[in-house]
Amino acid sequence: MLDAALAETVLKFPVDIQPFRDMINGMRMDLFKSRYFNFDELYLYCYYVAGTVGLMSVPIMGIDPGSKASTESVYNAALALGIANQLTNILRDVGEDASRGRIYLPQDELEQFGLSDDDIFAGVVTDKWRAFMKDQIKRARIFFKQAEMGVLELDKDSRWPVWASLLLYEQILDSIEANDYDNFTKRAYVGKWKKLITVPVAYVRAVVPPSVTRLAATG
Ligand SMILES: CC(C)=CCC/C(C)=C/CC/C(C)=C/CC/C(C)=C/COP(=O)(O)OP(=O)(O)O
Repeated sequence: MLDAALAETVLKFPVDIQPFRDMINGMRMDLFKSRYFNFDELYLYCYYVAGTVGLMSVPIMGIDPGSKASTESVYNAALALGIANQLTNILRDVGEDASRGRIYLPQDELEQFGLSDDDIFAGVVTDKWRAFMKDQIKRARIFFKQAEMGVLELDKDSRWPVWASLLLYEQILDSIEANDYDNFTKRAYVGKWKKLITVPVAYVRAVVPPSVTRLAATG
């Protein structure tokens, strides 16, 4: 069934095969790799398993015919959203991943903050952990910001769902902060009411040009 849907989509839209190959490569890599020495290594993993989804989505969602942005910049934004989502996923699931012996965090950065694998397995929230997490969250938010620019360039019907998913996923980072960075024993999530509010917010952002919302925001 899934195969049929995929085959139809690939026939209907100009989808490139490379992101599919890269995604399979990432899944294969995940079978034997459980540590990431630095952010470059982690970024590559995030590209394989999530950035690829962003790249696959653009030809299907479509770029607004009136867009003045370069095609490359829209693909870059889509890639950034995949990376931002995956980094958020990783930060949310630190405890769960550790229980399976996996640490999807840059080892060199852990070390810079005076942390090691043992601290992750011990799962105690310390000031060092909070400082480390603040840094990781800051970086994930930068990727969300990069993605935002691209949403405005998508075909009008595609903007709303992408805005909604972006805003919802980004709020998981707020929830990690609200849990005082305890992602060892608590699972960060966005509550029902926040989700309900996000949907109309996303809709307004999708239909109202940014210059208008920006003026409204600054009064
Ligand atoms: C912004 C522009 C121009 C376009 C949008 C392009 C899109 C739709 C990007 C989003 C890509 C996306 C949905 C990536 C998936 C990332 C993600 C959270 C993957 C999680 O996969 P798993 O690792 O299976 O999750 P679990 O760890 O929860 O099982």
